[in-house]
Amino acid sequence: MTTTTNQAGATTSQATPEKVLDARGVTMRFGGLTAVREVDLTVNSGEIVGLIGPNGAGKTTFFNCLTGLYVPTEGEVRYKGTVLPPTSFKVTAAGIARTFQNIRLFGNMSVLENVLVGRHTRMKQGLWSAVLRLPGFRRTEEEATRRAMELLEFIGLAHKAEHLARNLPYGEQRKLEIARALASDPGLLLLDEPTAGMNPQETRAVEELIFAIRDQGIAVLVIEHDMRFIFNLCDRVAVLVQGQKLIEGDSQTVQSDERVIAAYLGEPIDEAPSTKAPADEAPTDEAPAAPAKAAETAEDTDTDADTGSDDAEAADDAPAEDDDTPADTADAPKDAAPGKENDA
Ligand SMILES: Nc1ncnc2c1ncn2[C@@H]1O[C@H](COP(=O)(O)OP(=O)(O)OP(=O)(O)O)[C@@H](O)[C@H]1O
Repeated sequence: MTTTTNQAGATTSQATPEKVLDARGVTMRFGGLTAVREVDLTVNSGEIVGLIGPNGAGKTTFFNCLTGLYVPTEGEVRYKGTVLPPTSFKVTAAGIARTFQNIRLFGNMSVLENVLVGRHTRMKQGLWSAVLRLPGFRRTEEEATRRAMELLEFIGLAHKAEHLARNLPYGEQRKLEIARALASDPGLLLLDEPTAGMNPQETRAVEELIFAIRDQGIAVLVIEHDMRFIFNLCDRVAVLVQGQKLIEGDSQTVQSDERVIAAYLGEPIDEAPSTKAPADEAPTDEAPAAPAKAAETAEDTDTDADTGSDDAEAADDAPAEDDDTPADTADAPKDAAPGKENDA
């Protein structure tokens, strides 16, 4: 609680926002490569924070450090004041849920079952209780189903609860992933490129969904390349470039920062960038903020970072066709990590 006195001398009290996420000095090295270097980032209750940066900037690696998939080489991550345990299952149980850049649904399970999978961290019944279907287990199961249906209602897919996940259109599969993440009752939701491959209508729907999630008291940290989406959505945006945080601020501050534009155009950070370049690149009509165009340009031309990862992700991002792999075992980062890493 903070107390402030206004000019008229009246004293008012305001609830201090709680630090839901507090990452300090997070560094992740893979052999000689430092993918993330001394990154500090906080997310407060009630906030939607964006994490942007060119391909290969270290965004997903940073997410992996937050969610226990990687143990950071240096630094500390706290959730609501407590240092996070170093495994992803325990991180989820602590209150952080995430989605992945590439869809990881159980394609041959129903929509409802996929959400129920996300609920298992909150189900306390033991093995024998499940095998013998004791009354306690049945009650837990009914409660889980009720909550899963509530979530499907929330994302607008209750009417498809019995459909196979693989038969959903792409945009709905992405929403279903969000519902599955919400099933663990998180206090912080991490979304890794939630609108990748979506058309503008689907993107708009996800934007509305994220606002609704925030309104339910869940803080959100989101990685996205779609700048229009990010700057509309986020209270605060942090920019990663070559593993380091370049700038953090509100949308207006970030999108007008010349270093951000330069970074997206691939210019050296400390050289004075030309502000003319992005304007030249941007179509006049429906150009989003200048960095957005710059991002597209960077993606189109950036061969180093894109080669491999984008190809792999293009394949990965296809809707689940024959996905019998449990999501949790599929949680391994996209590249086999030679460095410190945890299984999901
Ligand atoms: N497991 C790993 N082993 C070795 N290097 C890795 C590993 N994971 C990521 N990297 C490297 O770390 C750097 C950051 O990658 P990361 O995927 O975090 O970037 P990103 O900002 O999420 O990129 P994109 O926007 O393309 O998804 C890249 O150079 C990448 O090749």
